[in-house]
This record gives sequence, structure tokens and C-alpha cells, in this order.
Amino acid sequence: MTSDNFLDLPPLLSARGTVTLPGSKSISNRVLLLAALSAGTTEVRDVLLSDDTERMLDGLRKLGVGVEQVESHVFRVTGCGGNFPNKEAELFLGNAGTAFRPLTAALALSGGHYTLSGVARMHERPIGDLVDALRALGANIDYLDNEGFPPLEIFPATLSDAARVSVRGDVSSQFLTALLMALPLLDREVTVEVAGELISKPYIEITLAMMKRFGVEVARDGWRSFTVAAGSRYVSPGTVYVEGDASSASYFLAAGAIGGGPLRIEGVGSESIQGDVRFADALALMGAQITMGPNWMEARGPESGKLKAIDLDCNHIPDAAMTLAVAALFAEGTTTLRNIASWRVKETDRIAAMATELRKVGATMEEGADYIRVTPPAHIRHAAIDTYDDHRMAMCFSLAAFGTEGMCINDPGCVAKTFPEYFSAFAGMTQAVPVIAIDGPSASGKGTVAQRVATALGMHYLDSGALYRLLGLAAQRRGVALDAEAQLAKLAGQIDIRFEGEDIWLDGVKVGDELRTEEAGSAASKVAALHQVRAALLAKQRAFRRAPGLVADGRDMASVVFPDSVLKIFLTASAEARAERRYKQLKEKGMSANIAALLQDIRARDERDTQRSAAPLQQAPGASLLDTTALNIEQAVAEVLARYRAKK
Ligand SMILES: Nc1ncnc2c1ncn2[C@@H]1O[C@H](COP(=O)(O)OP(=O)(O)OP(=O)(O)O)[C@@H](O)[C@H]1O
Ligand SMILES: Nc1ccn([C@@H]2O[C@H](COP(=O)(O)O)[C@@H](O)[C@H]2O)c(=O)n1
Repeated sequence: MTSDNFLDLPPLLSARGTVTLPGSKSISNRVLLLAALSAGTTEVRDVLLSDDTERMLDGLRKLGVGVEQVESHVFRVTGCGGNFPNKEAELFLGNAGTAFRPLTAALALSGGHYTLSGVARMHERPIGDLVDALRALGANIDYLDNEGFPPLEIFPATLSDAARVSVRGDVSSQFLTALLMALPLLDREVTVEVAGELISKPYIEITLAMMKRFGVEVARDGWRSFTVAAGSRYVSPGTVYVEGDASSASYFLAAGAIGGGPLRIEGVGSESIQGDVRFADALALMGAQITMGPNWMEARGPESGKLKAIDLDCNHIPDAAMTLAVAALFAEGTTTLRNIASWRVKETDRIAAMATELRKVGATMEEGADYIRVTPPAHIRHAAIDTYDDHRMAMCFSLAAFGTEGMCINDPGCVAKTFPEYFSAFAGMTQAVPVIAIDGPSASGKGTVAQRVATALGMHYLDSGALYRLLGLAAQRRGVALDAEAQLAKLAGQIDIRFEGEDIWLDGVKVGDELRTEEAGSAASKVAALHQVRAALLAKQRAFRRAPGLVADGRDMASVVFPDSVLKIFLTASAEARAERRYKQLKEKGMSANIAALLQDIRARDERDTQRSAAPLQQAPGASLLDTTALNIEQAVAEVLARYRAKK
């Protein structure tokens, strides 16, 4: 169920299957830049296609680098040997930190005049520590707006002969990455000293590994200093394969752990150079069963059946740690994630965003400057999750749909930053609570059949017509006209409806046979024709979708309320057969009835239900017809069950 700006995920029951990951963002953008800085042509394969890599590719093209897309995920980059052909360019780099920081450093040392800008959030993300280090080397960089933040204007450097520069490591490891990648552009030995505790060390490992692949070996003293020797030059290795994205793997591993699995991820594994593969260790600490090979990982639910809380220093997995915060909703106890101060300067302030959104679903949250603490609620509430233009917020919160009510994700399109096809991949790996939708005209027997099918399968049952009947009844009791759309829609939001077995309660009072009269049916069909009323009752109907499954009967179950139903039946019978059934039904209840009048009522109701503009009664696309005119109840039930089994 999607619209342009939100995605309503149904409640999820399980997760299993095999997913092939898109290429790593961190590796894609590093390799593309190194290929551009090299001598020679590089074929880069399995490149991630996303907003962030598009920003890098676009930037390189504007700098005059030859970038040719040879296949969908394959680019041929003709390196410029450290000398960008275009000495004047304006680059817009969106919110791509992996493009902005390294390009700043490379351009600052490459003798041209450039401006670099991004989206508003990029202009709030600090870059002063990197600029200071570059200035120490002689770079000529101006802030165009706020001191210490993009946008930047870069002029040709007047290089100093500094042999040592210092850069802070405790704000973003991308500053060190950017400096190291640019240093081979200088023709001398330079040592970079790291000031403060270096965060996100695994990302530096990726940088060093990629530089080595392009022929530049960095000497190091632990995590304190790094030296690039004089005469270092990037040389194309010919072809480079980009690994699958380990941060993206975290959502699927967590889905396997929460939803039972087995869920296998291909494209990244024990031989990965990405630090985020260690997310799998954190998930194992929570009790998940993890297995892996060189290029794959697999997650299953815990043997005990329940994940458990952890207290973890997440410095080594800053991005994937966000996934742990949402997985904590499904763990016993309080989870604490520490050493995550870098979350505050990412796409959004991720500590604040995570705390706000987890509170919406009912979690008890505690947040500090560099930690977050999650205590799960007894019951995960359905909520509209804001995503703050942060792809990881959207992807993490998809996991919350494993709660009993599903989850609504606002602005799901923000995943395009790193994983444009995320939600379809996620849907392919997860199984929603199944719905069998049985629609049809009045007295066709859908209620009787749906109830029996639900009992046979141990599923829940929704009589959606009862909601419209109850609203009609409530309106009549309160003197609201049956065509007063706005008032009726408001009333629909106010009335308290409760189903207990055969009994139905309206505003705390049990409703009797009055609900089943043709008058109540007729009132229902009048209020049901109003768009605002239908919209007001939508969420109430969807809330019936609970594990292990739902059988729902009505007029628009398959077309509007549960369009992803696993089985859609359009159950009908001739108007005469239906009038006769209704006649018998009313007589059995000791109510008065006249078969000719019933036939007339049924025809009038059919006319209104099929001709209205709001969710008209129809055989929905994908629904199969079941005409029960010549079938008894048992035969009709058996037929629905047979069709369901055939679907499984
Ligand atoms: N296949 C069938 N053969 C004979 N009688 C049936 C059949 N299916 C249902 N009935 C009987 O028809 C009557 C009407 O059925 P039911 O109330 O289930 O219909 P419905 O489609 O849900 O109606 P409404 O939409 O008005 O609620 C019931 O008494 C039921 O027992
Ligand atoms: N999904 C639905 C269900 C019912 N209606 C309207 O309510 C009337 C009463 O329904 P019953 O199934 O209890 O007979 C019906 O005639 C419809 O007009 C609906 O619109 N959508």
C-alpha cells in the first residue's frame, strides 16, 4: 500500500529467502574517485546506482574525467593522473558525504577554481577540521556561508612544505579518508596525525585497502598516524569489483533474526573489507543464529525463540548500529548502544530522530550525547514514522512492521540515497500476515463462508459490513442524517466498536438483531457510498490484520482495504437465490419477512453498491469468481479452502 509520500507496510509474519545486495556505497565512491585520480583506464563493476554515487559520477564528469557507463552497474573511468582536465567547475554534491569530503581534498590540491555545494543538511554537516588540515598543506579554501561548513570555494593552492598535518578523528572518519586519498597528488612525503580518538576505524581500513589496490601503500603507526611516501602515484588496477553493501545487509540480517529466517545475503561475507559485516556479531550477541562464508551471510531467529537485549560499544559499526536500535524492539530487556556520537552529524541528528520515532511506536527511550537506550513496549504500536530525508531511518523502521500492526514509513523514497530498490527487495524477503478477501453482493453468503474458512484455518475474521451497519445505527441514534458526509466521517472516528466472538458492541453496549435487518443494511449502504466515511473506516478495518491471518468479507476487501490479499474471491449468487436465503435467515431468527420485498431490497442495494463512485462493489483484478447459486454452504467453504491451498 503506497502513495507518493508514505508506504504502509502490512504486519509481517516471517522473513526468508536470498537477497543479492547492491554494491557498497563507501567502496563505489572511493573507487570511482581513485580511478579518476589514476593513470590509465579502470573498469569498475557492480557499482551501486544511487543518489550518492550519482553525485560522485556527476562531479567527476564536470571535472572533465571520462566516465562511460558500459553496462547497468559497470563504468569505465579514464583517469587523469591527478590532473583534472577542467580547472573551473561548480559541483553540487547533494547530501553525499562520501563525495563531498574526498572531492574537497582532491580539488584543494589540484590547482583549479571550484565551488562545492550540497543540500541544506549538507551545509549543516561540519567540514572545518578537514579544511584546517588542507590549509596547513597550503590549500586556499573559503567558506561561502558559515565558518566550518559547506558550501566551499576552492582556489589554486600555494603549497606549503609541511611534512606533518593533524586532523581530528573524533567527528568524522571521512576527514582522514579524504586527506589520505588526496595526498598522492603532492609530490612529497606527508604524515597525517590523528587528533582525538579515531571513530569508525573500519572505514579507514576500506580507504587503505582501496588505495593499495590502486598502487599506493600507506605506512601507519596504529591509528595515530599515517604516512604517504614521496613519489606515490595512483595506477589503475584494470578492473575492480565493488563488494555488496554491508550496511544494507544489516536490514536483511535483522529481518532474518526477527522473522525466523533463514535469510541469506549474497555479495558480502567473512572476507569483506567493510567493518559493518561485524553487525552480524552484534546480532549474534542478541541471540540470532548467524552463519557465513567468504561472500555470504545467513541469519535465523534465536534458538530460544526470543532475541535478548545487549549493551554494546558501536564505534566499529556506526551505520549498522541504527539497525540494532530498531531490532531492540523485539528483544527482551533494555538495549544500550554506546559510542555513537557520530550519529549526531549524519544525514540528520540520528540519535534524536531515532529516539523520537521509537517513542512513537511505544518504546521507552533514553538518549545522551553519545548513546541511546531502548526499552521495548509490550505492544509495538502502528505509527507514521518520519524519516528526516535519511535513508537509514526508512530502512531501519521497515523492521518495525514485524510488530502486530505493521508500520507506516513517511517519504520512503529517501532510500534512493543508497538503495533505491530497498522496499521491493524487503517485500520479496518478507511474508505479510495473510489475508483472504471475500467480496460479493448482499446475502450471497460471504459472511457465513468467510467465518467458516477462518475457523478452519485458525485465522481471525472481519465482517466489514458490520462496521458500516454500526455507523448507520449510531448515526440514526444520534440524529445524524445519512448523507451528512463530514459529520458521519467524524462519527466514524469516534464510535467504539468491539467484536467478541458472535457478539458486537457499539459504544460499550451490546447490539442485537437490529443490526441484521434490511433497514440497517440499507442505512449502511447509504453511509458506505460516502468517500470520507470510507476513508475514516479504512484504518479500523486494516487493524484486524493480525497473525496468523485474516479472512475479511465485504465489498472492497480485495480492491481497496487489502489489495495484497493472498486470495481474492468474488462470491455471488443469483438475486433470487439470495432473497430466498435472506428470507430463511430472517424467519429462523423469528423476524418477519416478505420474499418479494427482500428481492426488491437486494436489487436496490446491488444497484447502489455497484454504481457508487466510492469503492464500488466489483470483481477486483486478480479475484476469482465463486457462484454459489447451486452450491450449499459446505461446498462453498470447501471450494474457498481448496483455492487457498492451491495458492500456498
Ligand atoms: N451456499 C449457500 N447455500 C445456501 N445458503 C447459504 C449459502 N451461503 C450462505 N447461505 C445462507 O444465506 C444467508 C445469508 O448469508 P450471509 O449472511 O453469510 O450473507 P452475506 O453475503 O454475508 O450477507 P450480507 O452482505 O448482507 O451480510 C445465511 O442464512 C446463510 O446461512
Ligand atoms: N466492505 C464493505 C462492506 C459493506 N459495505 C456496505 O455496507 C452494507 C452492509 O453490508 P453487509 O455486508 O453487512 O450487508 C453493504 O450493502 C454495502 O453498501 C461496503 O460498502 N463495503
